[in-house]
Amino acid sequence: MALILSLISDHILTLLVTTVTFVLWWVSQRRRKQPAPGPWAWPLVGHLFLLMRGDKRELFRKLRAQYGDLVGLSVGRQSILVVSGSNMLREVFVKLGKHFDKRPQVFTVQKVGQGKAVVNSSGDVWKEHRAFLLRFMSQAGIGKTTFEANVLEELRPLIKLLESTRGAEFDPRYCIQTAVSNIICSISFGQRFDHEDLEFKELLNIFDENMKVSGATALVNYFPFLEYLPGDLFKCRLCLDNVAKVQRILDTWIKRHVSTLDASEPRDFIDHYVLEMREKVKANSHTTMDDGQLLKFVGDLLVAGTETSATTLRWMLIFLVHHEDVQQTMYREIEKTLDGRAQLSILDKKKMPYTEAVILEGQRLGDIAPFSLPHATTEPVKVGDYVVPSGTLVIPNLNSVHLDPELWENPNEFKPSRFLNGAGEVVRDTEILPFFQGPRMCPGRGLARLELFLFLTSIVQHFQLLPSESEGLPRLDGHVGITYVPFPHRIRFVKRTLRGEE
Ligand code: HEM
Repeated sequence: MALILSLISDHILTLLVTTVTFVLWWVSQRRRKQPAPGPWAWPLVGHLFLLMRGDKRELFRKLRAQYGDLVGLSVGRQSILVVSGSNMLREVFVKLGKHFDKRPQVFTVQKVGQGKAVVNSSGDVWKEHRAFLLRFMSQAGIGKTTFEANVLEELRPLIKLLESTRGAEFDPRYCIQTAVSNIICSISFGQRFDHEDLEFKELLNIFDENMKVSGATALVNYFPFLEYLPGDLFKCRLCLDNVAKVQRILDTWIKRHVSTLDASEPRDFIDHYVLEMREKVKANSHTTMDDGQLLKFVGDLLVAGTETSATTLRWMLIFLVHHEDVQQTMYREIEKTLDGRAQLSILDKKKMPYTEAVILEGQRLGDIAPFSLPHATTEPVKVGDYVVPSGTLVIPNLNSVHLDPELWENPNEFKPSRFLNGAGEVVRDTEILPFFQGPRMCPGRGLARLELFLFLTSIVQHFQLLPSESEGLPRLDGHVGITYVPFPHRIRFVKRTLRGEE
């Protein structure tokens, strides 16, 4: 007996550590509900180290090759499902779409996005706000020919500004962002801002900063306690302070705008929202619309409608700088279609298959939302042989479609001709998913297509895009956050001699 007691006391520490580790491991295994096959997970932290390592596009590519189109992961108590490949993405987000149309209850959605309006909401709030947005956009003709004049109004100052660079190397990031966000501002509250407006510049810088720190704050989605650690290591305070700053600016603008509202003549998005909300409240009908939702809604439109279109355009310009031959072919098609006119219209697009192929290829290779936005389940859902548990965070791996070597020969090459058949007609345009698909498909895609066509064709019509003399060709890789963004770069916009000026 004495011998046994002495043995136990000698190894008490080892025993204690082993027992605690085992209990923690067992508890974490019990809590972790892995929704599909995946790699081995560490106790407690699960696949945290795997997800923190390097480029997730590469990681998901490897995991797909090993485990298939559904890969199950976990971090802490959060189960994660990565969905890859065209067929599986369609199965999950279109056929089973209504089971996968929620947003997860995590820091970036609930605290940064406040779970409000349309981008970060779920259930009744999302349904009512998404329906309102679609109705408003359709009634206002946004994305259609009638809206073209609003886009052209932003194009003119942009072209002027590019002309003023006189072919010197120039980073077009800020002026493109200003032009596309001005379109959203005119939709939201009928106002546009000068490219030098300081308050507007501040707003765009804040959006940029929050996009940049999104990688760090994403960890808090899995370990909520990290938000409360001292030192703001995970940039949660910075992110939330930025949201508060944006809301203070927008709140002033919205209040000023509503004070001039004339119910008989609604001017824009805000006016329509306020009138519908007042009507519903007056009629005592159930509604989730209120001032707080409106504030977030306007912010949602600004972020969702600026960063995406601007980043896509920036990638397209980079690809064109790398491919002088593509620029030339596109320019010839533009000149032929213009046939002496000064400005193209969206109606010309169907006569311009090469330009359309350039845009499609730019969207495919630019792949600006490689993982779309996170989705979630709120009940167990059967997908093929697996049951995806309730509360799973679901990642649509759009990169698996856009850069799939099985679908696209040499997928990393910029080759617009892959979207054209032997007769020069556009093909395979439905095989890319830049705007996602299913119930959460981007509601701004009509506007985005209008912007991409008019901005890109106007820039190529007026300028030859050349690399910077000091830095050479812009880099073809970028930074992966919520969106995939080019590294800072400079381009020379050398004015073409237009007909009549020769
Ligand atoms: C090239 C430009 C654009 C691209 C590539 C793009 C792409 C996307 C993607 C991938 C989603 C996420 C779908 C999901 O998984 O939930 C999305 C959502 C959204 N987009 Fe766009 N978008 C673009 C332009 C715009 C514009 C101009 C607007 C402005 C009206 C807009 C408004 C929205 C909104 C409000 C959502 C949230 C929809 C919801 O949650 O129901 N987008 N977009």
